Amino acid sequence: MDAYELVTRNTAEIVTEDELRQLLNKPTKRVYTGYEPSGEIHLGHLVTINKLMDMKAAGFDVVVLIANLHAYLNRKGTFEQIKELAEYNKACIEACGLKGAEFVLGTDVQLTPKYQTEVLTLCQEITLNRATRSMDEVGRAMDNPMVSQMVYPVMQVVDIPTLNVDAAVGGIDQRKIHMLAREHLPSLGYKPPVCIHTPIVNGLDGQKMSSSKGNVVSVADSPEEIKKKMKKAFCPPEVEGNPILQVFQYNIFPRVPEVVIRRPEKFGGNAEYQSYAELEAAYAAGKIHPMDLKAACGDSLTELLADAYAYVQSYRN
Ligand SMILES: Nc1ncnc2c1ncn2[C@@H]1O[C@H](COP(=O)(O)OP(=O)(O)OP(=O)(O)O)[C@@H](O)[C@H]1O
Ligand SMILES: N[C@@H](Cc1ccc(O)cc1)C(=O)O
Repeated sequence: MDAYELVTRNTAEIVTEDELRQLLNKPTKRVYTGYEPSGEIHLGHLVTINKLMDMKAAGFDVVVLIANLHAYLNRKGTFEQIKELAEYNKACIEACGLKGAEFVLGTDVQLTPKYQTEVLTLCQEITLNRATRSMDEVGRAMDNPMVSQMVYPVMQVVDIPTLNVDAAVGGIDQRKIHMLAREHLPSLGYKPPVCIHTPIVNGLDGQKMSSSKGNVVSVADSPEEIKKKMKKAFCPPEVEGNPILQVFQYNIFPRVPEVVIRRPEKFGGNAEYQSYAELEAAYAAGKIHPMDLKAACGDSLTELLADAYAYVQSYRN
């Protein structure tokens, strides 16, 4: 697979494809994703982590921002609670397989006079209306937003030149903040970033996977818990809106060369699939039973998350 294919596979949107092609021709290039320190790293986050791994393989230097100040501004906890989670999440992200990335803690770079002056300059350019709308899918309790949640997207914009990155990866829920960045960074004398947006995946109940909804598979789940969750998971006979197939597409296949569906001989014996497209076609044609698909999904996830799970266990003991 060439670099362009690696970067663009399994994405929802690239802004813009031309700019990405130009960037790929540069000898050095940097990309980042920011994560608010939160309870557990889950399969939703893993979609973006997988994309960062793709980008590393495509020749990018990868930066991960542990956005502790953003989590605070977004009312996710006290400074103390967030501080503890920041270290833990960093180690979990690394243990998910993202090796050789540079990790930056938000407060280490966001409290300088230069950064703060740039934030204030943009505050004077961006309307409250735009700032609020950019937080639609990112902000917590946005029915009654705080001023801190208006500063949040402006800071996310200034993070881009501060980290000196050429590209930003995020779920498609980050789109409106990224569009603000593209529009306003030139007025501070910076180039707009190339934005790579990944799809939002559903939890095992078919709704957006989110810690707050309790519908996640996370790095803290034991193999037994994963098995249990798989048994209960929503897995309709069709492809559309099927969370198990999404896990295969965005979490498993980007990382493994083959998936085996294990079945006794009387139910057709084992079947091997080398690509998501083949697996999806077989499932759509009724050649794989939902129970067998779910069991294979659980086995693959257990293997994929083994290192991260081991880290979580060592952290807790
Ligand atoms: N369900 C999901 N599917 C795909 N990407 C996701 C999902 N949830 C979060 N992400 C992505 O992970 C990155 C970090 O997001 P963030 O730290 O805000 O997670 P979150 O939405 O707070 O998750 P949670 O509330 O479950 O902890 C963002 O780029 C976001 O788009
Ligand atoms: N907005 C991201 C977190 C983030 C914060 C700062 C950034 O520069 C980038 C990303 C989220 O929803 O979690």
